[in-house]
Amino acid sequence: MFEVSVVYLTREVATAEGARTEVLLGRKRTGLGTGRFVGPGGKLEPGETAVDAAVREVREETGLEVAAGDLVPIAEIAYPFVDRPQWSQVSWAFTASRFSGELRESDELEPQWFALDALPLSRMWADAARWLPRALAGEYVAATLTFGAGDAVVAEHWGAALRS
Ligand SMILES: COc1nc(N)nc2c1ncn2[C@H]1C[C@H](O)[C@@H](COP(=O)(O)OP(=O)(O)OP(=O)(O)O)O1
Repeated sequence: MFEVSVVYLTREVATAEGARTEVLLGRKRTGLGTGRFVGPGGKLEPGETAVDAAVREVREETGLEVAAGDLVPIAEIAYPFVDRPQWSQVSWAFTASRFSGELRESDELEPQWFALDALPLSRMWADAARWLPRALAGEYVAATLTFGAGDAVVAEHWGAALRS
């Protein structure tokens, strides 16, 4: 299994109805999951920690800078793909509300802010609906979510992420 880090940046926005929290996602332009909305992220490079990769991927994919110390772990999830083992991965998810820089598009991602209570879950990976809202609400999530032949999650195990 390869390892990935994925980051869900948040911001507070004033609206006529009051303050609301928004989450930065982006439509993926290349690679695994093209066309889906994902948090900025990607594979750990040799020698990198999950935090190192999170900082680097946010910079590369969005132009934003997040400090390692501002990243808050929110989930560790193993994704075995039963029919496509080369896609199997362990994902380290983080959130951060402090970051700097100018948001920009990249070759990999078209970034877009979404209200926390209106995440585009049907246009994300199928696992997102099972854990992301809870994790962004403050619950640390550890799980193994197994993908079957299609895009569906066919088994779930809650607890420490199981690696194969
Ligand atoms: C709910 O969100 C996600 N669920 C699942 N199952 N997988 C996700 C989610 N968000 C991101 N991912 C996966 C999809 C990919 O396997 C990685 C990101 O990989 P990417 O190909 O972008 O990796 P990079 O290192 O940036 O790219 P290259 O090495 O191909 O240049 O995360």
